Amino acid sequence: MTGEKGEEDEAGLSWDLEDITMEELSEGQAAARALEDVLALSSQALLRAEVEDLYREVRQLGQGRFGRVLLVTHRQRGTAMALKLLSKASTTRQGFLYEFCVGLTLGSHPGIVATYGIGLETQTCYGFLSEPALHGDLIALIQPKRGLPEAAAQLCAQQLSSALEHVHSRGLVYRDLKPENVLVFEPGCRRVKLTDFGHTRPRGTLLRLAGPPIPYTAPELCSPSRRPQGLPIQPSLDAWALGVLLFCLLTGYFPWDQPLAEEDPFYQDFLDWRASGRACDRPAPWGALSPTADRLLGLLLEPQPRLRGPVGSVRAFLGQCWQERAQSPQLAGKGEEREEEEQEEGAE
Ligand SMILES: Nc1ncnc2c1ncn2[C@@H]1O[C@H](COP(=O)(O)OP(=O)(O)OP(=O)(O)O)[C@@H](O)[C@H]1O
Repeated sequence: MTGEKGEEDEAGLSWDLEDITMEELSEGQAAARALEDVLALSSQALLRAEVEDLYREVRQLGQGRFGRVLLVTHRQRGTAMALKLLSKASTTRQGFLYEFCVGLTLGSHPGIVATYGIGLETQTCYGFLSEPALHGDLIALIQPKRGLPEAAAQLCAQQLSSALEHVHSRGLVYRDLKPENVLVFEPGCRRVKLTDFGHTRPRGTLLRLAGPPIPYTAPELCSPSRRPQGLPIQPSLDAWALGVLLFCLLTGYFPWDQPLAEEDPFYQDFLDWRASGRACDRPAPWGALSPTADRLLGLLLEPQPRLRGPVGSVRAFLGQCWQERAQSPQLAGKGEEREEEEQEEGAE
């Protein structure tokens, strides 16, 4: 958590057992205890120094609402690293340590950006180091109204579902899946990784929306009247966000602005289509998808969280055709690879 970062507030301490089982709750509590240990150790080992004393800044890699990420090299060893700096003006020490430590505990998975064990405190910022992605993030690759070539979309789906399964296996919920948080390490999305663990929380943490929902927000978070105390968060929140992300990758559109039937006609159309099951009710933006993709997204975008398919549902659909009139995944991948190689040569 980074300071005022919250779209959601953490709320009280009572759970509605309809929403979570005791077993699920204890999984989240074990994750919280494990994080507390790493946090206490990392807090004692924070390095107090100014960035330029230790690292040479090469260029800025990105900027979020809370963090600035720089490509730096180690002054003695020359190693290239990404340094995320969070201003003390908007980030508490605890919030910074939390994000840093979640990254440390999850970073052993190939689909998750590796965080190095060095936390830094300067006069004005907190910072930590991670492996740098030199091909940017996924948002730059999604073409409006077209999305990504199918092979690249399937590679993303495979790697991201595996990364999210890893997060869930540690008793955590990621809660911030969006293209800006998916970093590209190889052309054609052959290697992509999840980053930014500022919103990750133990399963069962009670949360409620503090701002308006975004397309990736699951519908159960949008009905605060049923649970004024907040919703105990579950991995199914990430499954919903994965469904929305895959829709964006395959079509270049958001399926809706927010999953609120009364306020969003696109979401209402989707619900009507689910209820009738008739092809003639299929909303227009879904026309770019194959029946296989319909089935996969039908599992991930199930409005009832208890009936929703897990992120690993993706696996059974890989290698089949997901885009209507698409080239075979292999051919599409080759095409994109060539395009990116040409661009790289051109840049030199
Ligand atoms: N390891 C990295 N290598 C390359 N670029 C990175 C790396 N980490 C982050 N970035 C870039 O910096 C941007 C901002 O980083 P990040 O999402 O961590 O910041 P944030 O302030 O926490 O974001 P948000 O606004 O989502 O809260 C990313 O979208 C990405 O483009």
